[in-house]
Amino acid sequence: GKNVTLWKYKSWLPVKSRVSLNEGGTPLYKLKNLEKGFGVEIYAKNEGANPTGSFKDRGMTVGVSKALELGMDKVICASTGNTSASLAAYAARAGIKAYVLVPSGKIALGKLAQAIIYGARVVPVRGNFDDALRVVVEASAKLGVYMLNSINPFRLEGQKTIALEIYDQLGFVPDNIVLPVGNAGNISAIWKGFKELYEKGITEKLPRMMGIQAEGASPLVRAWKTGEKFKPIEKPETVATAIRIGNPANWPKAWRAVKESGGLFESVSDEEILQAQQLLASKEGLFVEPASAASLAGLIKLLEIGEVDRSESYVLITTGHGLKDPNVVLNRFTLPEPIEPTLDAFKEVIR
Ligand SMILES: Cc1ncc(COP(=O)(O)O)c(/C=C/C(=O)C(=O)O)c1O
Repeated sequence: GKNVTLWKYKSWLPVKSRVSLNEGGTPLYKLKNLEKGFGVEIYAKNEGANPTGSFKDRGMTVGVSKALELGMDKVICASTGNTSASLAAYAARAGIKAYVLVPSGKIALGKLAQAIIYGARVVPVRGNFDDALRVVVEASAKLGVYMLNSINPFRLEGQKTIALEIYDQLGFVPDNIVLPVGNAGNISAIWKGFKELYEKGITEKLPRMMGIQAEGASPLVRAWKTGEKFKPIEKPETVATAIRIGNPANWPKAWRAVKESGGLFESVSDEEILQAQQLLASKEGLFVEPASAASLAGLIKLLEIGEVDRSESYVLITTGHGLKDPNVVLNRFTLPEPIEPTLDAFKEVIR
């Protein structure tokens, strides 16, 4: 039948659909093979199945629709990659100009190719995401360009539909949502979605929000574990470049989501992320980019250290498609030498 898009929830959204690429309606998989291995109920909400390959499309369809409603003809964002790819696509569809500022040399090639070919003005910045975001905030204030980072509440309104879909697809509220945290918009948005379901009396339960960061870019985890005041990380570093963020703009909202939900923040190493990426692909046929695999890496760690209950249900938010960052895989695996095109040569190599 008609394919489900995010606009199925138009009554939950603060703007009319003005530009859409049929975002949302992404698959929710039960990870039966991994469940057998870990002895726990695990699902994956696969946001890599969105039009530009990440959950950002949910925020951009609403945000760019709002830009059009406001009569804006220029939009801007800073991005580690996926936000820029998504903004570029929706601006193209809307016929308006997109400016995207990205950390020079630290953006996955799939995302860079998208931002370029969708026709955005791609501006590499000598610095990291946090530096780029500072410029964007000033530019939008001084140059009248509409800013569409996740500080813009319309982005989070779109992204909260992830919660609405998970409830519709499962038929119940899962015990836990496990997701990667970078600028901390998505964890805040998904929590908002579940709270709205609860406040409308549609559900009687709220999930715990479990935010996972890469060890080298984990300011929220540090504050959570030390009990000290939140402090940005000066030089965030991780192979998961999507979440290579040291000063998450939405950290207060994310903090509240985790506190209110009785959830937690946890960090994982790059190696644990890359192993989880391989596990999701080789055990479940799900190829996700490194930042997205942090959700599974986080769950594995929490189960190992006995932080979480095996009798509960866990929904991983796999936020971006693996094709965004193929170099991560090609750098880790070596191919055999090419063979002569003969059966003998083939039999030799598989012996
Ligand atoms: C695949 C993927 N997984 C997780 C995150 C973290 O979500 P937030 O915690 O809401 O930031 C991002 C974020 C990307 C950007 O911030 C950007 O594109 O500028 C991502 O691309």
